[in-house]
Amino acid sequence: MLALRHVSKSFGGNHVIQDVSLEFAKGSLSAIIGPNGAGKTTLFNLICGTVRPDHGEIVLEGRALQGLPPRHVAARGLARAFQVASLFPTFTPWESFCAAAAPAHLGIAGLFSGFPRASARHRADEVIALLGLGAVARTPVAQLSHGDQKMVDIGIALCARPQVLLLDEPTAGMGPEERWHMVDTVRRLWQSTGLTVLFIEHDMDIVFSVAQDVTVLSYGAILARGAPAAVRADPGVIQAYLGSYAKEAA
Ligand SMILES: Nc1ncnc2c1ncn2[C@@H]1O[C@H](COP(=O)(O)OP(=O)(O)OP(=O)(O)O)[C@@H](O)[C@H]1O
Repeated sequence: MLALRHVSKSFGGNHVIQDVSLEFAKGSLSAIIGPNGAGKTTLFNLICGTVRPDHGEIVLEGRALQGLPPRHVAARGLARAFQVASLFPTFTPWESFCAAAAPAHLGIAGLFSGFPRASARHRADEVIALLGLGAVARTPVAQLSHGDQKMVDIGIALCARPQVLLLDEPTAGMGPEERWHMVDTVRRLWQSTGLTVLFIEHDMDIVFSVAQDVTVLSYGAILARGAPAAVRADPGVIQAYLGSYAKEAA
């Protein structure tokens, strides 16, 4: 289980996360939603260790994460894909995954000595299969579609065999077809691996058709948390965020 307990973070006088407590069961698929600036990405930054909380605890499987540098948080089993993928454009997906799966303890020297190692090649093949990237596995990343590039970013996150995967707007900037392909891939990945998946998403059709539970952040605090149907019917959520979406869906 991943738990946040009374976590707060301010940037100057901007109280971006305010006394947030949340639990995500092992193997769950959860959406984080809320208006722009609500603190969703900051919440991910806090979990991953790129931002340190001012107060509170972040615990994965009983062990505290807060205060650890990001690479130690990653070593505990947390991985993240970004809103904007940052990839090596000349690497193919397979080469990207081989680099990401190279044994971390060998450092940069390990990356270049006998690269890629058999274990990294094996993991790269597994990740290609998990994400259905076989057809583009040997194509340089720069030549891939936006959707496939986002998929490669997720693949890089998967290479370390995480327990928890954080996806920051996995469908951002995609057309409808790419969007639902991404959703189906994430759902299949979740079902086949037992990963705990948290995703930030602005497309409410996706949120309410995929997530097992939904957390609504507003001004850095939890406005609602629960099953999709209950959250969608919550008057406070409708007023603060869903607005016309809830009326259209009713
Ligand atoms: N490193 C930082 N320094 C100062 N302010 C920051 C920093 N990171 C985030 N903020 C501020 O925190 C607030 C929340 O930002 P955050 O990116 O977490 O929101 P969000 O809910 O992810 O928004 P969006 O949906 O637009 O991506 C914003 O007011 C933002 O300007």
